[in-house]
Amino acid sequence: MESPLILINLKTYKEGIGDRAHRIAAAAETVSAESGVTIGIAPSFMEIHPLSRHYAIPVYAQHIDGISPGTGTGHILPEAVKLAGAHGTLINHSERRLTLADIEAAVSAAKRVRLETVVCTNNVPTSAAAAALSPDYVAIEPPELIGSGVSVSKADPGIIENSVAAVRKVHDGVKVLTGAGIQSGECVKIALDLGTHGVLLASSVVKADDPEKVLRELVSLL
Ligand SMILES: O=C(CO)COP(=O)(O)O
Repeated sequence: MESPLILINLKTYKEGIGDRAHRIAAAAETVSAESGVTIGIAPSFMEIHPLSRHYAIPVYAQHIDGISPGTGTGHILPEAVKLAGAHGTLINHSERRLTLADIEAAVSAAKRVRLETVVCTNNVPTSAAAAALSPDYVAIEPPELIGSGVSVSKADPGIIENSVAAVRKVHDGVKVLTGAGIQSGECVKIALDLGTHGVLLASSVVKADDPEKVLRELVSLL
């Protein structure tokens, strides 16, 4: 069976840049090798290349723009993200929302350069809509629980279950992640038992004094 995915989003936390980004990536590499669980990292754009060069874990952009090479000053070019060593990209995170047209363009551009696509959604209908674009993953994250310390797995398991069902109905090949407040092995296990392929998380690892310890706990029941 395919390994679950734990994807750590470093957001723009000050604890997720520079040396800390390296420390978290090194911890992810160690725990992934020990456990056999795939652990990816979505750092700031500036850290995609340094992390992809140094660590044997998949690196994701936090966003790309659905543009082609040319006159796109200030935009994030998918080709450049790929060349920097990214394996995939988040699209439409709740903190970087796009229009439906922008999401479609970003998914198409990512496919053009062979970046894995993780389209984030905020509820069940948007999860179904995202699945229609055939990304690799739909990641359901209730915005009110993001960064709250309250786990979606415990506070709102229904949204996970219903998103999995909605995505399957639209496109059986699209995998589902969930996130918001994920902080323990139990949260991860509940998410997987509800039919997801893994979790998207941030604060519990990024802000931890010892990210490696938290990662070990997150994979402990898999
Ligand atoms: O937005 C998230 C990951 O993309 C979730 O953040 P938290 O894990 O901090 O709730």
